[in-house]
Amino acid sequence: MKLQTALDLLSTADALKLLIGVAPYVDIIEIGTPLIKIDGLSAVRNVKAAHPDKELFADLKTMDAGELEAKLAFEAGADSVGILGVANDATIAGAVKAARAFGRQVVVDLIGVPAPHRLARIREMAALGVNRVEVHAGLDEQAIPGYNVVDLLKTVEGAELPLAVAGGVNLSSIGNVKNAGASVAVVGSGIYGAPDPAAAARALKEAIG
Ligand SMILES: O=C([C@H](O)CO)[C@H](O)[C@H](O)COP(=O)(O)O
Repeated sequence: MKLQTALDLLSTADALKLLIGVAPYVDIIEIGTPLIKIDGLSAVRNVKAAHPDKELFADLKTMDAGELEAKLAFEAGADSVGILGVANDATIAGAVKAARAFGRQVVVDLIGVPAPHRLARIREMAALGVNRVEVHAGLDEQAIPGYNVVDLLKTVEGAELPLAVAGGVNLSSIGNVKNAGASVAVVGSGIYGAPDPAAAARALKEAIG
């Protein structure tokens, strides 16, 4: 299982600073949606230039214009882009078309897809040529009392595509994510919000072996 650090930070400078200690322990660097909204695709360009050996995921959360948005991110250096699973199939197909043209990947984020519909939506994503799906409880959903990663994982048991898991994953829940057979554990606040982000990343990497 790969470890992905989600950089939901407010400047590229902060992201580059954090990565000095964190990058050695992670497989995938995610440029978070807030950072893309603040700094645009220059965040993708600058982080890729500093870490060319790492897979770079641009969390675009694209809802429309899939081919165009994916193409722009690939031109900036992204290896994979995040497209919303609630978008129209045509948007997802457009992103897949761009990914094939560049030899890159599309990750479909299932945020907002109701739990009972997730497995069927994953099957549709497989048919459209998507590379990976991400089951995702966003920051607002995580704040609802009673939320936990184990319940989130149950909603995608038997998924037919490689799975990324995001939603407050931390040292106490990353074992559940691995045992569920996930391909990627996405960790945002569990790394950037830790008192020592590099130590947190190292502990997470050691926990998954
Ligand atoms: O995608 C994310 C969220 O929607 C804000 O952009 C986060 O990167 C993702 O949830 C991972 O962060 P944590 O939940 O804090 O681990």
